[in-house]
Amino acid sequence: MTVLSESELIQIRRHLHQIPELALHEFQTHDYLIEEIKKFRQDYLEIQVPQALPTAIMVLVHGSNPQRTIGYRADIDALPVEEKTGLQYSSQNLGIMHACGHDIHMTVALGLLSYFSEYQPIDNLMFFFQPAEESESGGKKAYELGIFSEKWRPDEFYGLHDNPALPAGSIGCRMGTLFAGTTEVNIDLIGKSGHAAFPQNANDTVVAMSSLIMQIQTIISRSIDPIKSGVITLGKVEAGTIRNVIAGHTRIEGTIRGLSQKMILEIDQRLRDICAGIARSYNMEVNLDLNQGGYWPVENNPKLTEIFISYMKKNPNVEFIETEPAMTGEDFGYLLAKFPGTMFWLGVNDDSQLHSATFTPDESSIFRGIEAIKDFLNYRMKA
Ligand SMILES: CC(=O)N[C@@H](CCC[C@H](N)C(=O)O)C(=O)O
Repeated sequence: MTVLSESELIQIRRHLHQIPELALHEFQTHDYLIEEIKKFRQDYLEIQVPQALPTAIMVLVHGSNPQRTIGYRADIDALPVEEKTGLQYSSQNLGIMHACGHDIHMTVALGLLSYFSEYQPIDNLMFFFQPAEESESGGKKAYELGIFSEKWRPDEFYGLHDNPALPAGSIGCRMGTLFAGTTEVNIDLIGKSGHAAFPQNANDTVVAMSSLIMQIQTIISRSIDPIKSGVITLGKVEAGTIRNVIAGHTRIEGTIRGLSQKMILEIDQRLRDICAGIARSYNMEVNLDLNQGGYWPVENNPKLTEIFISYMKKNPNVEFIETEPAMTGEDFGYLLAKFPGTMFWLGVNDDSQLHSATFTPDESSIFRGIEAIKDFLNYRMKA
């Protein structure tokens, strides 16, 4: 086996695209990744599957003269989105899609691994194929299980996310905060159901919900410093069963984003206050569940990120773009709070946004991404 070619990489990406799986259920993906990794030259490789996180894969590439272990993370889960790209290699798993480009992330990681399994690195390289980025905080779970210990402990950690707003194959990054921290929000309103004709005998959670949503949407505009900003999106609402029965239960699911932990906590507190107010004024139970999990702001390490950015800027084969912070969330933020490192963007040039049913990243970004990262890792290992 040699290093994966561009067409082999595209084949791999298309296969992964067809088998998207949700957080912590990435079994088919896991088996396929193992199958591909086993095709590489095994002389320097050691593979480990943590028992308690069975869809994760860790691969250590033993270096020739290791001074450190460099970690590289790729997330492997997909989203509950019904694909509408019309591509021949569309998702075969109904209602699930790689709409956030984790198929690209995995393919780039496999490309790097195939290269370093042939050309032994100087330092150790630890590849972490991580389940559950979109929900369930796979990164935090992995850390708490202690899987990054002893030889699996990265001295520095890198990871990328694809970005449709950047040219294909370009690398984007910034000093400081790259991504927001997020909190998952679940709200259950519990009133009393009843006949549509007799509201006086019921307690309508749909009416309370409408008021609650409007009040929540004043948090960003009225309660926080506009220069610092944040986002609250309530993406899912479920209420009632039929038009002529008053809904006794309504559930709202959403997400809060802020560029600092302080901002996240401020928004969380306002949300608690508003829910308490709604409970009182509508005389019903409002149960609020806030869960940040591992979605801490992604804070790039100053020293390593300066090295990363200055290398990418001077590499003539790389189009480097200094980016603004983004309100996307990432549980790599949790891992970067434990290990120094850098998260960066890989441009995939697409009109569709991340998480959209028509998301179609440009596949030429895969090969260019691998080249840029491979060159950086080789450079870093000589430093
Ligand atoms: C890059 C990206 O799109 N990440 C997700 C992370 C999910 C965070 C968490 N489940 C939440 O919704 O708060 C994102 O939606 O930004």
